[in-house]
Amino acid sequence: MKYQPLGSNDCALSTLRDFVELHGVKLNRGFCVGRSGVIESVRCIGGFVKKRDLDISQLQNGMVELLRIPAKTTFSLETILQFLDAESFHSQDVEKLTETSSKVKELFSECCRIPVISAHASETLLLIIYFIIFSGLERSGYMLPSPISHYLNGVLLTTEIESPYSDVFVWKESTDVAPFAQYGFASIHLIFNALSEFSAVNFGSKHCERTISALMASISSRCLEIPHEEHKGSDDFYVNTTLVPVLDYVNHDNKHVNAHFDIDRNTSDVILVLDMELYDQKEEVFEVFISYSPVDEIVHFEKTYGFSPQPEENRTSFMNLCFDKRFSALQDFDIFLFYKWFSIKPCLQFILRDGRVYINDTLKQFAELLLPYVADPQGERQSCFTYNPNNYTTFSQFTSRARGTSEDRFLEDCRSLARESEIGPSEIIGLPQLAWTCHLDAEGEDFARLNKEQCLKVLFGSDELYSRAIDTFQRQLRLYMNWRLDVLQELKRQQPAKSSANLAAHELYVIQQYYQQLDQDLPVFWTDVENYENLELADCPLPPPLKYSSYAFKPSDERQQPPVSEELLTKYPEEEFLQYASFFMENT
Ligand SMILES: C[S@@+](CC[C@H](N)C(=O)[O-])C[C@H]1O[C@@H](n2cnc3c(N)ncnc32)[C@H](O)[C@@H]1O
Repeated sequence: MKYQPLGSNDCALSTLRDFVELHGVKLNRGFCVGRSGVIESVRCIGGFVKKRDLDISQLQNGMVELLRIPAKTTFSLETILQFLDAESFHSQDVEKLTETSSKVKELFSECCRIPVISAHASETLLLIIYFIIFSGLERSGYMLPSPISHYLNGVLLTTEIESPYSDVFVWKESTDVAPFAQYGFASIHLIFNALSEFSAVNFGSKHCERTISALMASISSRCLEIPHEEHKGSDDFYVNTTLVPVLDYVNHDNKHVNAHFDIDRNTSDVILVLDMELYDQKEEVFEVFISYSPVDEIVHFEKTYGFSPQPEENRTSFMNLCFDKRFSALQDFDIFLFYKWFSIKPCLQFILRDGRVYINDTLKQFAELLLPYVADPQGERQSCFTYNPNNYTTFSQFTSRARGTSEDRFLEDCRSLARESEIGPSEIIGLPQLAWTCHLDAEGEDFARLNKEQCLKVLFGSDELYSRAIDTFQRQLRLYMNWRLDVLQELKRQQPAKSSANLAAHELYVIQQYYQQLDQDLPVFWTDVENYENLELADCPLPPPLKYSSYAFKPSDERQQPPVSEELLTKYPEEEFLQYASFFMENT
């Protein structure tokens, strides 16, 4: 990538100087920062190497050290606590910093008690909260430890990226939140609103929403997982989510990776090393690239970093296409309620390769997605599963059996537990699967409330049910995709925020390409690609279940649904009770 020097008054240069001169960061004399050409639409800084200046005197195993950042100059939950410890204030006004420190601690615990925040707590979110508090307090006249102030003002508040976090403050419910809730946008919006309200109360309206959004965006995009030894000399490592000044100017490119970061086990410094075998030998000045993630999954990249790697020939990328739960015409029951009870992520993984898209049918989660499409062996309904809206009665019966007391005692508690779990915002229910009966034979004599693993084993033990379920699934998928195409086309006209438009464009591409392949009779499943076993396919995980999916299951009126006796729900009450007995002893 072409190197362009930064303007002499660019704050990145003075910030870099501060970190070298004041905070112990060491640079190889061949390393510099400049404007990167990886993206044109925003000011994008990158790390570069000038070959003629590179100091290779310490070359080790083909690696040259480019950067060394002392652990005390990085920002993780661990080091921030050290910054807040009065004994670490050597060169600054101890009294003022002690005052800051106690205010930070007070506000931090107050913010963590906000229910939306505690429900979504992660290391990254906690770092965001710290820096929002630092920024609010500095504006209100408090003094900050100088590395924190330099990093906040010189890096975090000047970063330009185009992720959902950077435009959350202009989001509209109908164009940005609802159409992308399944990708976690509803959670981002809730968190943003909670943090904005917290800031307004504590720092006044001047601490505006743009600052909250900017800090959410830059911190989410700059966090690295830094390894640490479990104990001195150990081969076991744990990782801390950490902001590492200067190293975080380095951009991502899996194809042109020429460097990686690590920890110096003797000093705990974070180091960036250049692999001398991997850099472009011809260029006098070249960009340093690391890998933010070994697999290029579009939604993860767009959400976290505001870009996604360009597809290239012979390179595979992925798109985890999550289903919009506003689509309800899938089956003769609520399919998302089914997935919720069975802890199945409503997400279809596409593989993108050489201009084509394929459903990744090698994943176990793909088979899980097919379960509700297994046909009823009696041929009476579409699915072999039936739902019991009064499932709480089973919960109270099992509880009373487990605890040896009367069933009535638990009926109300079990009713609200089951009901709240069903209508709650989380994408999984987390209770024993006792709401759905799986019908197993054509005579109607074998039926049971199996969990996900049992269903996979029993239903997909032979290929027949599996391939029939795929056919039904594909038909329903077409309905979904037609509906979603309309949503996405309509969205274009309504001008959503930039990051929403970007994600919509990716999804449109995948759906349209899928249709084109169907029309041209080309394979749409990965296992139908010729020679697919010999093509390398990285493991790309599906996203975790959402804590807030904004999906609203509407329970039917109970009075119209008289409780069904247990004999009609399962042939195996004893086995099912024993399977979950310990749960009912402790949880209901
Ligand atoms: C850790 S920062 C890297 C430094 C950043 N470019 C800056 O200006 O400070 C990560 C951000 O850099 C940008 N970036 C990194 N690699 C990129 C790439 N290959 N293409 C486009 N943007 C990239 C994205 O905005 C991303 O969120």
